[in-house]
Amino acid sequence: MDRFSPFKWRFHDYHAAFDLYAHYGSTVLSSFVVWNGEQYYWLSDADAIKTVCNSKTLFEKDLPVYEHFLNFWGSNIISTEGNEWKAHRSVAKTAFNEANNALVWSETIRISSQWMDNMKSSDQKEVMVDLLEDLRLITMQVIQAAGFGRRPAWAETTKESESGRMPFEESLSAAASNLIPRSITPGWMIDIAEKVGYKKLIVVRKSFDDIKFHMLELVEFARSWLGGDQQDKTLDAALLRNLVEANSEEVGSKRLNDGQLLSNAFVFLVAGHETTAHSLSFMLAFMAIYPEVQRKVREEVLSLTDGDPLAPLNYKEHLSKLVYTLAVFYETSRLCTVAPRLGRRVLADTTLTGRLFETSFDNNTENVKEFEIPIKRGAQVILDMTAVHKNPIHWGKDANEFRPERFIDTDTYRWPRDAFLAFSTGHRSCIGQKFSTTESLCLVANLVRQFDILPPPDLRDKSFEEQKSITEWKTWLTTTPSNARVSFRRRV
Ligand code: HEM
Repeated sequence: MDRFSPFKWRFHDYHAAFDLYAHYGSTVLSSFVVWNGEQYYWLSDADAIKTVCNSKTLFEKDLPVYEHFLNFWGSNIISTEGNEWKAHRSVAKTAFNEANNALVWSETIRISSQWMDNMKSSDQKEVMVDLLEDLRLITMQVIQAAGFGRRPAWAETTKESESGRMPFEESLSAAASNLIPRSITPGWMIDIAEKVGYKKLIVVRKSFDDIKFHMLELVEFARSWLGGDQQDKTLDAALLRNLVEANSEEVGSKRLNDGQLLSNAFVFLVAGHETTAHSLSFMLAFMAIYPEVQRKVREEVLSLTDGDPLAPLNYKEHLSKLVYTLAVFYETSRLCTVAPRLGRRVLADTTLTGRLFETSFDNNTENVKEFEIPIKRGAQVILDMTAVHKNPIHWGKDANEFRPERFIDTDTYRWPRDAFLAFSTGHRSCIGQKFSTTESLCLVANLVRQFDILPPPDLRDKSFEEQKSITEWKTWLTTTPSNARVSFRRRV
């Protein structure tokens, strides 16, 4: 068995990253499940992953898994394939345009400024922050505002709802973290939980009921806007407009039924905030423990406004100039890959090209040779993004190090685009990549010019290895920071 399972006793150990591929000297490994003979191919090779992601006829998503976890109200862009997926994607696609990116930018400035004003109102010069908690709230507000036209002020988010419903953010957050319990718990069990007052299960149903209620309110607002004269107010959040239009017989010839409309709204709300919150938490944690990197980001940002930390930052003029900041975002996403592995089912017998190699004592790869591996219909292919991001054939012998400069081209070096797979690649790649990149760079730029980011006080005099604990993660549906704590110290 040892020879067949790339993960041996560490099956599902995401932290193993590239280690097991290095151990067996191959970028493609295979394993099988003893009790049903199901065959798995594990890919840490950028070219093999590209082949899989660019083929619509040979590989597809393992749909039953997605349907099980995501189709509470109907099918959606994430849980479908083929023509049905195309229909969902074509509804959403035009919403992700330049005008929307500009809106993401302005909303991120608005929300992050409120967040910082709140921190500045404290008597303390330094504030301890649980990054994951705060960034979840911020990114949730940005997707609500730029995707769905809902713009509460920062202070309003924590208000108790008078109707007994959880507030929007709380119900969304609870529903997102209860996706697995919701899909594996039968309704009758929750009925019993309600009778005996077992809160943990009650909240599972309540969070989904309440987020549905809030989404229906948004949909009603968009419907009345579409049905009105639309003269005096603009529904500039194009995603909600597109979804509602596609659900309307007059405007969209009913391309989405009511369940599909809700289901898409839900997956966009979830996919549109969690992933970005995690990436940003990692990025700020890395900047806290690499002060030199933080200094360079701050210099880049301040150079945009002649050193004025409070001058307006704007999308058109400034985003493309944040070259080093973008490199830090990419380097963070490479080392802490939020979508760590993706699965694909093989639809017909085919072959993939992998590489055999040897690893020298200083992590150099030598004697690299391509080889063809036959892949059987019905097998599963695992796109191991965490491993490809640490593959020294693509990233060099310092692949495990945090070095943002690797994402900056020079006269003699072009960074390996195909091996950066944080947002996947091909037709199923992330529709929100630009949304999330704009949001992340904007937030970091606005923050770093007004605050220093430091390790929390209890770690400040500790070794670098101990400080690094703030970048640790665990894997749930996505790679989730488990200890992202920093301090912010006011600069202005
Ligand atoms: C750092 C932030 C993000 C990361 C790392 C990320 C990563 C990914 C990845 C790897 C996929 C491919 C999933 C698969 O093939 O199963 C994906 C798909 C998707 N992402 Fe993102 N994402 C991010 C932000 C966003 C945002 C902000 C939105 C929406 C506003 C979004 C919406 C989606 C949707 C709808 C899909 C499915 C696309 C399709 O299948 O056609 N993502 N994302």
